[in-house]
Amino acid sequence: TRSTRPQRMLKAVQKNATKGNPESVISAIDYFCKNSEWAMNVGDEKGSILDSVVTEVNPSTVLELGTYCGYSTVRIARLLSPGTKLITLEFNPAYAAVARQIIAYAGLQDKVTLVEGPSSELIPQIKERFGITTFDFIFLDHWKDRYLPDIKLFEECGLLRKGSVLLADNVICPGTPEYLEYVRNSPHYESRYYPAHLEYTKVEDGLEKSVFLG
Ligand SMILES: O=C(NCCCCc1cc2ccncc2s1)c1cc(-c2ccc(F)cc2)cc(O)c1O
Ligand SMILES: [Mg+2]
Repeated sequence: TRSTRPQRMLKAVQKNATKGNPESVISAIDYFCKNSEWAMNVGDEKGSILDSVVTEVNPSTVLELGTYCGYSTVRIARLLSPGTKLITLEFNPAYAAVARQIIAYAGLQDKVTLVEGPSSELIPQIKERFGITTFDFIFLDHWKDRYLPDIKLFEECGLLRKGSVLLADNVICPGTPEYLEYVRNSPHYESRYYPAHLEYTKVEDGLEKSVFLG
């Protein structure tokens, strides 16, 4: 049967990247998406903004919602201090299977815990399953209508501390209007918009960075 787009992306990584070299994996995926098939990775333009925020926060505890093929997982994990790990949640088993192989190809498997399942179920389990008290950095890149309910879940589960940084992809396209309204009007968050474009296109999109104030 015909291969899937994630499987073709993995083949492009195995063909064009160097094993153990995260930068070459990132470049191979961006090349594939610009020259072969568009795919919903955060991409190079928004990826550079992601890099700068991760570098600025230098987090000890990291959560990513929405692994897809592991592109942003690799971008984040390659910047983490030695001994720091990130937890990434993926709902789709086929995506997770490809992501595991791409993360391993980059040599970052020891810095990543990939968990399969819906965020609504997994978020309340995080404290006990992973011994995490609060997250320093959270990257939201999953179902756009789950951003708002899940940020409220983080608050209810006590997973945020004063200074926790949340970075949300696609706040313009496909768009997360309720989430934006909430973080921009809540007295508990300080929010800032980083304008960019939808990955590999000229369509307007951007990232919203929100700092929890407690
Ligand atoms: O849907 C997107 N991303 C989420 C995929 C949903 C996977 C999930 C992960 C998970 C984990 C835990 N719980 C529940 C879930 S659900 C997405 C879509 C576009 C896009 C933009 C314009 C288009 F014309 C067509 C697509 C661009 C993007 O950057 C995206 O991130
Ligand atoms: Mg996205």
